[in-house]
Amino acid sequence: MHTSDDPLDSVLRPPPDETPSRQRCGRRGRRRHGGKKRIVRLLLLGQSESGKSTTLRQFQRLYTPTPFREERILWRAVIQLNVLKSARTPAGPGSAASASTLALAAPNAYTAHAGPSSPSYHGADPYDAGYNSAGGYASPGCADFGGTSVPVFRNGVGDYAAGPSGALAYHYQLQQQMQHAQAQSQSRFANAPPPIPNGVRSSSPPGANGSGNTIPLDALKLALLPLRHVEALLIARLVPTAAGEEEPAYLPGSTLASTSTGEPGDLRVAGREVEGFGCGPPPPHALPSPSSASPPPSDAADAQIQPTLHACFPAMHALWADPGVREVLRTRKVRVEEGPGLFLDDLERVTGPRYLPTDGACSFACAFPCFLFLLGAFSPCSPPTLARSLSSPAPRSYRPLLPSLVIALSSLIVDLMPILTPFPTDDVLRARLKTVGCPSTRSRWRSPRAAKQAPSGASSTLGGVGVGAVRMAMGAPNRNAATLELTRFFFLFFLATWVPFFDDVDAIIFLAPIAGFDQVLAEDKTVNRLEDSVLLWKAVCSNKLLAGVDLVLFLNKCDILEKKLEGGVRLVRYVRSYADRENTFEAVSQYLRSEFSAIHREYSPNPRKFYAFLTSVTVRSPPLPFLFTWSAILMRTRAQDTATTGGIIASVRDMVVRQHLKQLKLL
Ligand SMILES: Nc1nc2c(ncn2[C@@H]2O[C@H](COP(=O)(O)OP(=O)(O)OP(=O)(O)O)[C@@H](O)[C@H]2O)c(=O)[nH]1
Repeated sequence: MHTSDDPLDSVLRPPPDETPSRQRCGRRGRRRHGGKKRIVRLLLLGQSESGKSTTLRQFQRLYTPTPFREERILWRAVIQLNVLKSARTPAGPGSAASASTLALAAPNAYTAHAGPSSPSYHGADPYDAGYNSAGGYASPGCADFGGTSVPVFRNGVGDYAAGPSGALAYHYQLQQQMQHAQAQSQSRFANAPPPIPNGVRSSSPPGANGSGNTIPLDALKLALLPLRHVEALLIARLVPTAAGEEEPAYLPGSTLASTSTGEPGDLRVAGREVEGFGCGPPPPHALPSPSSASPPPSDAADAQIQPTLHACFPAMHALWADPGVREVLRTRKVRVEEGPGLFLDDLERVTGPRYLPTDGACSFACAFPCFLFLLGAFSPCSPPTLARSLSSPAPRSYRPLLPSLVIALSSLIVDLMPILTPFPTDDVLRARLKTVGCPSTRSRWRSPRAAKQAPSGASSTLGGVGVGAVRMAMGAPNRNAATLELTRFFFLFFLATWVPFFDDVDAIIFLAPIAGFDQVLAEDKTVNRLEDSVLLWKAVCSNKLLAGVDLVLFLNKCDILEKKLEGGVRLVRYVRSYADRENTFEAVSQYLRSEFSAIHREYSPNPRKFYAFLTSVTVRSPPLPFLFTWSAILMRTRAQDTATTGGIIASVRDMVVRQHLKQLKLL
């Protein structure tokens, strides 16, 4: 009998009814196929909201584009709930001061915990650090690479807890109110503000909202009421019943996303075999179930959700665009735009009646300059012709030059396009779907290039690249540790729960969201996000079971980091060892990269392959014709290698496959 209370030991212990031979067979079956290892596995690790799922979706977008595209529609509900969650972002700690953009607009009957009883939402912030929906902002001077500092974070917890519980009960009442509310809301947009019932003066500067210096908060409150009902419907469909869950974590019907797997097989979870993972709906015991309130059939729910969101768009937009609301958010240091799943800037599109999440395919705005580019490249009046014509001694006629001038002009337009037109965004990559529970995704991708490299004798699956990504919920609700020590214990415990997957893994992609240097974990407000990543990274590097696994480090969310630094947030306030270095993106990212690399060198038991990239996994690479334009090059140089997510992922994949083929002496 085992008496050790070492969490690693207890987790690694086989189930009581497993004989050694059965265990060996099971593992061999998983690892080998026809005498060869059949799949190359990557494991994605990182703290909650580090970007694991998004990286996985990038893999899916790149290597299984068809199913990825087909499943776009399933993400609509997730994005709708993301919109509502952003709209309810708490705007300040403390019950008296707490407010949110939506809670602001909800009447007191529905805001027992959420909003101020007074519609006047100006108030002095008693804290010098605000917090956001993702988990909050840390007090300065708390994250240190030395690991000796004991962070003391000011508690940024608000009492924002307005659940949807009452919303369904009010459903019919709300529907009745909606028409009236919409009428009031519309009147605001017709530049004819109704008299404000409670006489509240707007916080907006005079004339800022285009309707004088008043903002009809009560009208907005009423107009936004139906969103409560929509939220309840979405939560019933997407949010697991587990206590404390608020975020969408369930994508019904997906074969790619977090709730299903692409490969039959078995997974060992904390010493138990979870069998039957395969295509189609996942087994009930392996998935979080949506809320117990039996959800209406999706068609019926859809018929209510999108039209209601569409109807509420003017009010939501008014609130989000209101300078007064922005001012409150700014003074309370709430940076909603840095939170996960933000679609408030795309409200009009996302709440459109026929909204379908984008997958980043070329839109017309992109296709037109691409067309011009190709025309320019293949036209007989191309720049060389232009040059020849200009250098010719023959008397010049400007007529033959005209087409060349047109081409030159269009080249210029193409060149400026990366700056003028934002590349089509990928809603699915930006959506926030929380990972809940244990490993939830295994997918397989095949690389034609790697298949070509495999010698003829090798099986086709050997040549193909398989990426088995196992995402773990390192975060809530399991990390409600009261102290840092306890958090560290949980941290080790969770690392231990990963260990059973490690023996099968060829490389680990570790994601460290470096933009979180001034934030705290959502699940434990005493832990700085950057410090948590550093701790986790140290544990991964030093783990003896992982000594032979290559490590790929993604220093992620560089786009947010860059904006944050440009906005004046200073790293040195949170990482004292940064001292008096420059507070620029280049300096900060290089510093963090070198610190993480140093940890790897110091803590790795054996030398092994290690690669570090600065990434923004939600950022798409520019479409091909733009790749070599000056402005695109300029943008890429500024953002270092962050704009080339696709390229990074492709090289990680190739690197791992090559390594794998080398090990098998096939290369
Ligand atoms: N701006 C920006 N957002 C990102 C980036 N990477 C991830 N995100 C967003 O951050 C949110 C969280 O990302 P996920 O991929 O769900 O994180 P995760 O590590 O899987 O989180 P858990 O499910 O909690 O384990 C999503 O809304 C992403 O769109 C990035 O590089 N830049």
